[in-house]
Amino acid sequence: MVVETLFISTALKTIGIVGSTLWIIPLIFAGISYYHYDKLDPESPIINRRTLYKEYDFVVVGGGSAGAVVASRLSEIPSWNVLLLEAGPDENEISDVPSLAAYLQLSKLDWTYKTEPTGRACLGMNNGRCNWPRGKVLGGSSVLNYMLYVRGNRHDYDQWEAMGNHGWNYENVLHYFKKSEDNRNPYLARTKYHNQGGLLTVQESPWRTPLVLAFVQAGTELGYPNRDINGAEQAGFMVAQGTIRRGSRCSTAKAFLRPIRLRKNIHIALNSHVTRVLINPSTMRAFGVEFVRNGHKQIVLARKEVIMSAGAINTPQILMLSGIGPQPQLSKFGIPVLRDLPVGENLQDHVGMGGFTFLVDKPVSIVQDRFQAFPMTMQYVMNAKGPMTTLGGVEGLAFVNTKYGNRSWPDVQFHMAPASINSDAGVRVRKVLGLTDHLYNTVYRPIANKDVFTLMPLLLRPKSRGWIRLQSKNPFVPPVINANYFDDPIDIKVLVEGAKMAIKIGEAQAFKQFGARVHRIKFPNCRDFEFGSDEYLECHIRTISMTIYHPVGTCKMGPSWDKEAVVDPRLKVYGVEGLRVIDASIMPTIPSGNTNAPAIMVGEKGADLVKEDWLQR
Ligand SMILES: Cc1cc2nc3c(=O)[nH]c(=O)nc-3n(C[C@H](O)[C@H](O)[C@H](O)COP(=O)(O)OP(=O)(O)OC[C@H]3O[C@@H](n4cnc5c(N)ncnc54)[C@H](O)[C@@H]3O)c2cc1C
Repeated sequence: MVVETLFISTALKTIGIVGSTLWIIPLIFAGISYYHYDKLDPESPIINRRTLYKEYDFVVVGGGSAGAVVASRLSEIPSWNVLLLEAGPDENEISDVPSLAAYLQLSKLDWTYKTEPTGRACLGMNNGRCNWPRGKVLGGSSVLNYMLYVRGNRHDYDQWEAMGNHGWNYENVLHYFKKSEDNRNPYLARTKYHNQGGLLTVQESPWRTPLVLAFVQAGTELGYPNRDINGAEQAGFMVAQGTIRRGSRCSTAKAFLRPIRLRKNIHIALNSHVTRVLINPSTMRAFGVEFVRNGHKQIVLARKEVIMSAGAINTPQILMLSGIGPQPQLSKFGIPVLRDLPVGENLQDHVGMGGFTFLVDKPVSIVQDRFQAFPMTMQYVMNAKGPMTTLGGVEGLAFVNTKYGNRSWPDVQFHMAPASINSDAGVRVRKVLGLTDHLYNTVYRPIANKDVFTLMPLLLRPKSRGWIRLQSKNPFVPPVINANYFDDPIDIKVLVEGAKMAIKIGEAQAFKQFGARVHRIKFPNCRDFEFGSDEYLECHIRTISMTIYHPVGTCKMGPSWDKEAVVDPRLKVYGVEGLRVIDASIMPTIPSGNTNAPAIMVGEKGADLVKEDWLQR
């Protein structure tokens, strides 16, 4: 994403800096341990339990955006024992730095998935496959993400309810969005759509370029107000808010697990890869899970429930490995079918137009070479300010409607970043995107390190549906991911309209002060089309088809008559006792906006459903 561009620049510098000041770190740590600060500080790292009980009331699989919330909330009941099993390790100092977000991709904290080639999208990526990063770390994808705090449109949730999911309408879910939130921008915190005092800190980055103000101004030129896109109405332009706290990333691990790490009734086991849910075939009841930790296979039992929070790719994979899934898929691998359900189907993601670059004549963007690493790092470490606090590089957000959408339910979102694929001279962003050398060298190398900004239009409600399927019976082999972008032809049409709007924004009066103009070197595979024509824009979109990393929907929530449903509106897996899914995979349709806040909301509401079901017995 355009975004990565930004941090990339800051990142490279930063790493140099961190290196040269490493001597200070042991001193700080020595001081902290001397005062046993960890016992008092609610932000001290969690305790990684080596020895586990044989049985817990609840076993939560995956400590990501939703799973961390679920485990934290369930452990509020003192008489319940909760085990959280997470495949990855804990967060680290690098993952705390907002501007370094893209540096985590392709690292040990990333599951490093890739989509299948389809010939319709990701054409500019190596082998026609898009990278699909996912967090393999406590906090999950909330540790890899760009921290943008967006809830989606009220109609999304009213639609969930209308599909037969009682209790999931906007008013219901707003309660849970607010429950988590500690909004530290007073102009928003005071409104009825926000909250102060929740566990999850939300605020604007303390640093920004003048380009984002021009972006918001350009929106008003196009007839869109500057408004809280998480408030009463969504259509409008805004300086982005993010899940950061005092300039650093506020993952769900930091927000929901660290403050409760001393509770006696929650155990967290890191580096514990769950391979299977144990289900009794005669009672059809889930009674535990099998997992591998440090090379040893282990089993842990669940008295009340197993809760799957492994995310939209791994939750369906684990369910299928456990005998819950489409019969033909399971039989293909000789897995006994316990329950034939459409697990892994209904995959939806937000795809956008990546690398749409505007050149500017003033030194206002993020260019790697311009940042002085030492002062920048000091600004971050001492004051929690400066370029290192940028939300993965994204500064502005907007929701607009094309001719195919409407004002109350926009169909296109813009991410505005003051950098692009050229901003780190090809060192990192192109790698994270997996761009071919030919594409990079032709289009972006000629403007390496030049001042630019990017506008990324993305499709909010795709009609195309993809799927997750097993590639092997081996739980350590990644599943097959077919994002199936642009399978439905309307999807590309909407995005082409979004691209045309991006050109209008970039050419607005507000950007003229910077001499903004579209970067016009044609993509090599699109040369036959006139630059800026619908055909050209379509070709660009199919070439750099940018995932915004929002896969959802693969264990669809729906009423009993919904043939596509895997879980009921209380998130219980159909036909299996003691098994729930609480993560982004339950979303029946993708919300119109970034999916981290919605996944956290699902965690909050899911935990309440569990409490209701067990405490009212
Ligand atoms: C690079 C990137 C950028 C993003 N940017 C944004 C953004 O700016 N704003 C936004 O709103 N959203 C963003 N998102 C999306 C958002 O972060 C996700 O939608 C959200 O985190 C999904 O939450 P989840 O709980 O469903 O899954 P996850 O957070 O992915 O959690 C799943 C957890 O389960 C663990 N797990 C998986 N398999 C196993 C297993 N077998 N055993 C044990 N544990 C397992 C994983 O390691 C992980 O910790 C981004 C995502 C990525 C990857």
